[in-house]
Formats: sequence, structure tokens, C-alpha cells
Amino acid sequence: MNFRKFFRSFIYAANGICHVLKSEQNFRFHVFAAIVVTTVGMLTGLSQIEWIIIVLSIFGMFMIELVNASIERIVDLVTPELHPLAKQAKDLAAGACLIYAICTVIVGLIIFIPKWSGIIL
Ligand SMILES: Nc1ncnc2c1ncn2[C@@H]1O[C@H](COP(=O)(O)OP(=O)(O)OP(=O)(O)O)[C@@H](O)[C@H]1O
Repeated sequence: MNFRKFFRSFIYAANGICHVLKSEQNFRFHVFAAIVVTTVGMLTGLSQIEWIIIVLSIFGMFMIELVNASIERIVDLVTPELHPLAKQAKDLAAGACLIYAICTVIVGLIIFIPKWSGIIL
């Protein structure tokens, strides 16, 4: 096994994550939301399975934002001009992010609302 090559692939991946953090406002928003949810989760008190679901939701959102950013760049590389298929490709990728974001909000509500209802009511 080539450890140098293996290690370098981590550097490339870290570069990609740093780039998306600098260039994508949506990704920074998701990082902020993840910090808020993690803090609220610690204050609320979650079970092990609830934490696993939250972690999967948070990292799934990061992953899909990275894929979306990657698709945007590939589209811009292939066609810098306006093209209906370029629009479809970008809008489909953005739609995938939106659907997953809605899913994570629903998951969050399912986990947190029963815990808070005892405190609020
Ligand atoms: N090459 C293109 N041809 C046709 N439509 C495009 C093209 N590039 C972007 N669009 C469309 O224009 C709208 C805005 O695109 P844009 O790339 O600015 O998206 P954005 O969400 O602002 O992304 P960014 O993170 O790059 O700012 C979207 O509906 C997108 O599909």
C-alpha cells in the first residue's frame, strides 16, 4: 500500500472542504446550523440512537452540499454559456439539497418536539 498517496488523498479532500467553506454561503449556514443543533441536543439530552440519527443527518447535509458544489463547478467547466441542460443539472442538484434539508428538519422536529413539549406544557 502506498501510504504517501493514501495520506495525500486526505489532504486533497481537506482542501475541497476548506474551499467549499470559503466559497459557499449555504455550506457555512449548514455548519452554523450543525453547531446550534449539537448545542441544543447537549442541553436537551439525547439518547445514543438519537445522537446517531442527528450525526447522520448533519454529515449527510454536508456531503450533499459538497456534491452540489462539485456539480456546479463541473457544469460551469463544461458550459460557461447559458444552456437549458446546465440549468437543469444545477437546479436538480440544488433540489436534492433542499429535499435532504427538509428531511433533516422533519427528523429534528420528531426528535426534539416530544422532549420540549414536557418542558413547555
Ligand atoms: N450555464 C447555465 N445555463 C443556464 N442556467 C444556469 C447556468 N448556470 C446557472 N444557471 C441557473 O441560474 C440560476 C442561478 O445559478 P447560480 O449558479 O448563480 O446559482 P447559485 O445558487 O447562485 O450558485 P452559486 O453558489 O454559484 O452562487 C439557477 O437556476 C441555475 O440553474
